[in-house]
Amino acid sequence: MLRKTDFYINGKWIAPAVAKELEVINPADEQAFAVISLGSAADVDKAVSAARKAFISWSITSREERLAWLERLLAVYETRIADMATAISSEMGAPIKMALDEQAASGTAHIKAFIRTLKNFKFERPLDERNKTTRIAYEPIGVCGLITPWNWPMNQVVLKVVPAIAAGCTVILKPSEIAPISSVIFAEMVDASGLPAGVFNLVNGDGPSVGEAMSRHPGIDMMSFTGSTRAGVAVTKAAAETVKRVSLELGGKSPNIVFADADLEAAITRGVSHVFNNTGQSCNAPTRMLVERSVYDKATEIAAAAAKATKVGDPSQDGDHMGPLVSEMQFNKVQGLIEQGIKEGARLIAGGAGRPEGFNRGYYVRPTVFADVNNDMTIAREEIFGPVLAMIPFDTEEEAVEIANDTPYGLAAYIQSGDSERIRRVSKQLRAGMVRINGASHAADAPFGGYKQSGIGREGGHWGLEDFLEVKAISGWEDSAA
Ligand SMILES: NC(=O)c1ccc[n+]([C@@H]2O[C@H](COP(=O)([O-])OP(=O)(O)OC[C@H]3O[C@@H](n4cnc5c(N)ncnc54)[C@H](O)[C@@H]3O)[C@@H](O)[C@H]2O)c1
Repeated sequence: MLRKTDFYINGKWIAPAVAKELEVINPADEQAFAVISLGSAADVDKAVSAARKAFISWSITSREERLAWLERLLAVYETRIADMATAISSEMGAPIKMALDEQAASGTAHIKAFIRTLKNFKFERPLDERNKTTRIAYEPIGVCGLITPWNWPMNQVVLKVVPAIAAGCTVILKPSEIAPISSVIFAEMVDASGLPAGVFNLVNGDGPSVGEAMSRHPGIDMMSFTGSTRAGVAVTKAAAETVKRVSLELGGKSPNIVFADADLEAAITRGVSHVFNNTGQSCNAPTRMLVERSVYDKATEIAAAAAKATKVGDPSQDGDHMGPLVSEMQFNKVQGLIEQGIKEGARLIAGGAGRPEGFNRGYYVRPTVFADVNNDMTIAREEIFGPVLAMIPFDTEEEAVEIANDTPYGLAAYIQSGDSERIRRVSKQLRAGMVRINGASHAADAPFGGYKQSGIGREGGHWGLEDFLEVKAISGWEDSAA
């Protein structure tokens, strides 16, 4: 059993103030494979005082010093990427190939993207052409509390830690207690990268204790949170007392609009496989597939066939199969929602409740597709966070846009069509932070985040760095030519 019970505070691995352990479960066999500690407010206090002290000197380091650190971190990350993939696969069930090529690799991609951003970011500039005696300066916000979920553990951690530190902030990371081992490895990497003590701190724990203590802490200037809308609201309320800056990346129920003029076979197959990727546990998964009625029947056939062809398997085995869900709680939630879909009258065309054939343990679920869903059904409204696709027919472009926008979320939206005029028109009407056309991928430097209840702020690239900066206007600046 792996023991990772210490926290990383002020450049050292130290025991928690009060011993309280938690077993980390491998969802593939339901067995504990590691132990961590659950921290308390006293550990948060220690981390905050280390981060406050470190902020004094880190906040005034040069861009070059911070770039040099990022390059060192990248080198360490690349040498330990296989360890990272194994940790992610064991803690949240991503198949090892996907854990390496997508989960762990997202860390490398984001570090590289922030190196590009930091090289070019203008931390200071004149107000405009007309007024050069007003100087605009972007300065680090201060001590940042970072809270991350289990579904894309390293993607989320790197999207916060790296821009915060690149901006000159100091941080306290609290990863998900369900998938904390990848973050312990990340802390080991930071330790090896030669960052001054106190700039990066790791405290493990759960939401109501460590997460809440961070959100309330007067010594923390900003909370950057990724997770459920429920917990995001709790963080925002707790942070309000001290008027912290709060950045939120929350849930989604993203529409994928398939018009009759799309390359149907490719569009539907791609849409289904995107929903099933990471066992449906992605905030931007295109879980509502809206299909133009003239091709709807054909689309349901293609989707059912794609779901039935999706293999489910042990994450430790090499291959392109789908792994289990992360936890028993998530398994029960997904089972309940599949049953709810059947009860509310949606037509099950692939998968369904229960484990796939041949599995009697592990949190494996069946790749599931519902047809004839209407947008008022629970499975069209709630984020399921499992491999469950809801197919909804539509008649006109206007109706498609209306259904797409009829959700409290606004994270991503997808359009499949061969008509570029239509694509431009529809993409502008969708109330979502990200629109992806005909399978285009989202660049690592592009802003990631949502409208409405999908969050506040953007991660990634220029926007991700700016999230950790305050803006200062200095009037009466004499030499403001550059
Ligand atoms: N928009 C995005 O960028 C994005 C990315 C990944 C995941 N997500 C969302 O994350 C959710 C799944 O992750 P999850 O189940 O780990 O979410 P969660 O909200 O249960 O937990 C996320 C994190 O918040 C902490 N937390 C829980 N309650 C808290 C509280 N009261 N105060 C402070 N912290 C608290 C948890 O310990 C964990 O570290 C989904 O809703 C998904 O859509 C969003």
